[in-house]
Amino acid sequence: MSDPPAAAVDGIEFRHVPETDQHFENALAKARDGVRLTVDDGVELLTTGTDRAGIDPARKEAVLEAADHRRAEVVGDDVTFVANLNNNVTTACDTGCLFCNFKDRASAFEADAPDDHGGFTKTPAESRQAVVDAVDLGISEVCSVSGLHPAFALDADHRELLEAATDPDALNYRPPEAYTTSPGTYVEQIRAMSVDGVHVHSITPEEAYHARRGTDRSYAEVYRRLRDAGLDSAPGTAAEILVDEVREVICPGKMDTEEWLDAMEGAMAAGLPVTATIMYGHVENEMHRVMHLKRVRDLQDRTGGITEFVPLSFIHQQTPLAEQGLVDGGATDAEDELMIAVSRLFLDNIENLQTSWVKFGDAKSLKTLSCGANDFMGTLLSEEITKRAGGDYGEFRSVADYVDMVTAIGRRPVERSTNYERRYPIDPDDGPHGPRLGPRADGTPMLDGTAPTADD
Ligand SMILES: C[S@@+](CC[C@H](N)C(=O)[O-])C[C@H]1O[C@@H](n2cnc3c(N)ncnc32)[C@H](O)[C@@H]1O
Ligand SMILES: Nc1c(NC[C@H](O)[C@H](O)[C@H](O)CO)[nH]c(=O)[nH]c1=O
Ligand SMILES: N[C@@H](Cc1ccc(O)cc1)C(=O)O
Ligand code: SF4
Repeated sequence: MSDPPAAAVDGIEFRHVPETDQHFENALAKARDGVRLTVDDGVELLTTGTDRAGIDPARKEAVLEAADHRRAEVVGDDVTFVANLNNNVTTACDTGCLFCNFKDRASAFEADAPDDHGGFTKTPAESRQAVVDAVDLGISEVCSVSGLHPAFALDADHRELLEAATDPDALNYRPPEAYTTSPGTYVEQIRAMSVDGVHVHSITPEEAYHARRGTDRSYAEVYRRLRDAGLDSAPGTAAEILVDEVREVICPGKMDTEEWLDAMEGAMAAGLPVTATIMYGHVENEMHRVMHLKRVRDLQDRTGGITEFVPLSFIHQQTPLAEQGLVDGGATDAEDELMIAVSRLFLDNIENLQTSWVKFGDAKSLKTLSCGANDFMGTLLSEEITKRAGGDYGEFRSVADYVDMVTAIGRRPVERSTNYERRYPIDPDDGPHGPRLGPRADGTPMLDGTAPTADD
C-alpha cells in the first residue's frame, strides 16, 4: 500500500521529528477551507497522518486535490514558463556541500595544476558570448548560479581589500593570477550578462556571502552594487533545508538559516525580487520540511518580495551523501507530489509554485501541475547541476515542447517574464512556436530540430 521511506538515515539523530498533536482530518479540513496552516497541520498533510506508518494513498489523493483546487483559485489554469538560459560561470567551489556534485575543488583550477578536473570557469567575455547567442535565440532571462571561486570578488574595491588581508586563505581568497582562467568580479560578470536588457537572475544568498567576505558591508549594500551593475532579481537557492541541525549534516560549510534569511532580506531591501527554494529528499524528515516552509512563509509576510517557490527534489546518484552511505535514494513519487501539494497549501502568500522538469522529468512534472504547481520552469538551454549529480532529464525544452506538453493536459501554455509581470498566452494552433518576450524574440523557434529534446 505505501511507498518505502525516502532514504535510510543511519546514525543521525535529529531533535526535530515528525510527531504532532494534530489529526490528519482536521488539518485537511483547514486546508480545504483556506485556513492558514500550522507546522503541525503541514506535517499531518505531508505524512498523510502521523497516526499511521507510510503514505496512505486515499489520504494522499485528498491532499493533492485540495492543493489543485487552491492553485486554480489563486492563479487559475494557465501554465507558465520562462524562455531562459542557464549560464553557470564556474564549477570551482570549496564549500563542500555533501549533496552537490556540481563543484570541483578550486585547487584543480590553479595555473600549475594538471588541467583534468572536467569543470570550467568562464571569463566575463565568455559569459557575455553565451548570453548574446541565447538572446539571439529569443530568451528573456539569464539564470546564473555558480561555485564560490576563491578568486571572485564583488568589485575592484573588494578585491583591493581581499588582496590586503593578512590571511587571505582564511577568507577563501586567492588572486586571479593563481588560476588558469579568472572569473573576474561579480560586478563584471553581471555587466557582461546584461545583454540588450535581458533579465539577469543571479547571485544566490551563498554567492552574496562570498561577495562580502572580509568586509562589514550589509547584504543590502552588496545587492545594491550588483543591481547598479545590471542585476534584476536573485535566485533563492542555498536554502536547502532551513533547519540548522540538517544543514550541519548536508552542508556544514554553508551559511546558517539566519544568515540565509538575512541575505534574502538584503536583496529585497535593495529592491530586487527573489525566488525561494527547498532541496528535500535526503536526510531530513517531514518536520524539517514543514519548518522550512514556515520560515519561508514568515519571510514573505515580512517582505512580500518572493515571486515563486521551487521545490528541488534531491538527485542522489553521484553525490557524497550517497557515496558515504548517508542516503540510499531520493524522494519517492508520492513524496514529490505531496511536497508540491503541501507547499501550495502552506505558502498562502506566494502565488507561483514551480515544478522542475530537470529534477522530475516530463511525466512527473506534468502530474504535479495537477497537485498545486502552476509554473513549469524554463527552457534552460544548458544544465550542469543535476546532470553532474546523475540526473538524466536533459538540458533543454523548446517552446514547442512546452506547447505540446501543456496542451496535452488540457491547459493553456503562457510564456512569462521572470517576475510574472509580462505574459504571452500561446495559441497552440498558431505554430511554429518560439519565444516572444526576449529583447530579440520574434516567435522564431529556438533550436528547432537540433536540440536533443525537441520534437522530431
Ligand atoms: C549548485 S548551487 C550553485 C549556487 C551556489 N553555489 C549556491 O550554493 O547557492 C545551487 C543549488 O543547486 C541545488 N543542488 C545542488 N546539488 C543538487 C542535487 N544533487 N540535487 C538537487 N539539487 C541540488 C542546491 O539547492 C543548491 O543550493
Ligand atoms: N527549478 C530549476 C531552475 N529554475 C530556474 C528557472 O528556470 C527560472 O530561472 C526561474 O523560474 C526564475 O524565473 N533551474 C535549474 O537549473 N534547475 C531547476 O531545477
Ligand atoms: N530555481 C532557482 C534557480 C536554480 C538554479 C539551479 C538549480 O539546480 C536549481 C534552482 C531560481 O529560479 O531561483
Ligand atoms: S551547492 Fe553551491 S556552495 Fe555548495 S558545493 Fe555546490 S556549488 Fe558549492
